[in-house]
Amino acid sequence: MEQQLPAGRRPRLVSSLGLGQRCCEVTLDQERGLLAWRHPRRGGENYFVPTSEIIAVEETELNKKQRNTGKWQKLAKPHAFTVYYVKKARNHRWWCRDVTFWCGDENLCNQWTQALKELLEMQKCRPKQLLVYINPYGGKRQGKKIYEQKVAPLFSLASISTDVVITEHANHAKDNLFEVNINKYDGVVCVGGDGMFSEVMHGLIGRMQKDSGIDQNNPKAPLVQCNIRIGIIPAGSTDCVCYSTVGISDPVTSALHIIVGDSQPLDVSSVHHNNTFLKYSVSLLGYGFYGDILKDSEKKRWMGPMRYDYSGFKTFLSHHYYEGTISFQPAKHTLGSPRDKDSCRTGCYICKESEQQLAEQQKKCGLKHEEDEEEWKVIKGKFLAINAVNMSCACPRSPKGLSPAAHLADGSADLILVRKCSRFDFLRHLVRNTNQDDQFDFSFVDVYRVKSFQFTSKLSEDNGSNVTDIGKKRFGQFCRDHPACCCNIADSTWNCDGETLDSSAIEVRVHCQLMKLFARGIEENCKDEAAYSHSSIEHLL
Ligand SMILES: Nc1ncnc2c1ncn2[C@@H]1O[C@H](COP(=O)(O)OP(=O)(O)OP(=O)(O)O)[C@@H](O)[C@H]1O
Repeated sequence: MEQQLPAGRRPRLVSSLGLGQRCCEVTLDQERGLLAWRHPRRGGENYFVPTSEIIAVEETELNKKQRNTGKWQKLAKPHAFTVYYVKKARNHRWWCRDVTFWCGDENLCNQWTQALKELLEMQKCRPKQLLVYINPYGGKRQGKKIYEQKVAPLFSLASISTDVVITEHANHAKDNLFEVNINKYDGVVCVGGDGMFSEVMHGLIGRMQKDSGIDQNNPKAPLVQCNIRIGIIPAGSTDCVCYSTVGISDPVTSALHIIVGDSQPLDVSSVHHNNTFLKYSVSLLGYGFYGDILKDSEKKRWMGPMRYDYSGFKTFLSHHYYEGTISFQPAKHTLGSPRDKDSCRTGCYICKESEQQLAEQQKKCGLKHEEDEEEWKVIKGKFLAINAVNMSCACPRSPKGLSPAAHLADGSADLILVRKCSRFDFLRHLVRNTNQDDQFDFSFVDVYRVKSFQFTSKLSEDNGSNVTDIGKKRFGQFCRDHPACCCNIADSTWNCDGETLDSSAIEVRVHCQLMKLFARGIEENCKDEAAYSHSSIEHLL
């Protein structure tokens, strides 16, 4: 039955359809984009699926066995259709579920499939053509198998065409992205870990800048946004970017976020040394502790993912600290702070507002043709770790991450300075990265929300290789005022999203929402969704 609505509004389909061996009332509210039914068994449980989370609709041939049981026997030729949809489970996991409805009337069955397919066609954000890069050697070397067994069947169900490239060497995907006809694709998918994602991101951002004539070596260049989304199918040793933007490292969940066409903007930091572009970063830029772990673990790749535990323990025991100077511009445009109790969630208000504030600030600066000469703060000291994060950096071992209140798209990074302290105190801080306690609540830990920063180690200062002229002047002044003390003068290495940087003196700038992922950020608890779905279905049925 089709309910008539005022002109211009889409109708509501309400029918009594077969489900299993019984009948149930099924409602499709085309105006609100909701499909609902009450299961005839399972205690009359209500089901509610937003049409934006329907994966596919197919006419279904009922097999002989199905037709010979129950009510089927009374129908000469039952007509059926199957709806594949996203089922949300605990801990942000998504499954692909299906339900088959049947009826004796062919026209009614066609009317339903037609209406559902039309609604799917209207989802313009969904990708139709994807370019997929698979790192066959990432993590436990399961990338190809994961893609073929878990992801490709879902893409095919959702009628997504793919061009698949299995990488043959490091930087294969990055180099390839500079050559392909990128406009042909609605998105790029990487199957691998954080290293593979970083490679694809560099290829895509680099390609966009090249096509727009932007010089990446200029640290002040306004970079061009990437509108082609990246999807991450986690298959690496570390899948932090996936975990922090989806809430779980699960290939099926990620594939479903790609299929429904989710979009999550992401801040990207550019890292330069002496007017030379080094790298982009979206998760962790870590000097000291995390840099040393990476450097040591690189020598032990043969150990597989275990190498991070081994090198982590070894680095903790070595307890090295490094002397240097860090200068930064606080992110005044952001509404949040790193000590906030609330974290970044789907449709985050703070990210939206901060982006607007930043755009207005930049417009004003542009009109006055002024350089961004906002206040710089300078801190000189001995540090066990300097961490700058653009996202929480949550992972299964550290579910809250290094900075639980960091935002994905507010144009800022959280700069965490862990000063020299006892081994025991450092351990207390590290343990708090894995539990519910506040990891910043220590006298030796400082945290700032920044939009840019520069760092020079004491060693490179002494060697006269500072970052920029501004840095030279500022740090020079500071050093003359405070004579150097006799501490450990060795240099550490920067860990930039899991890759080492060649220089310890760096200049970092956050680019607000430079790229987009096929993700929607971390959703609120499923408890809230259940309440919403219950009230909505009561309204519908
Ligand atoms: N075919 C290949 N052969 C060797 N290296 C590759 C290949 N394809 C990609 N790579 C490189 O392997 C690196 C690690 O890949 P990936 O992140 O997928 O795995 P991982 O096990 O999580 O590694 P890591 O822990 O170092 O991030 C990436 O930097 C990527 O450039």
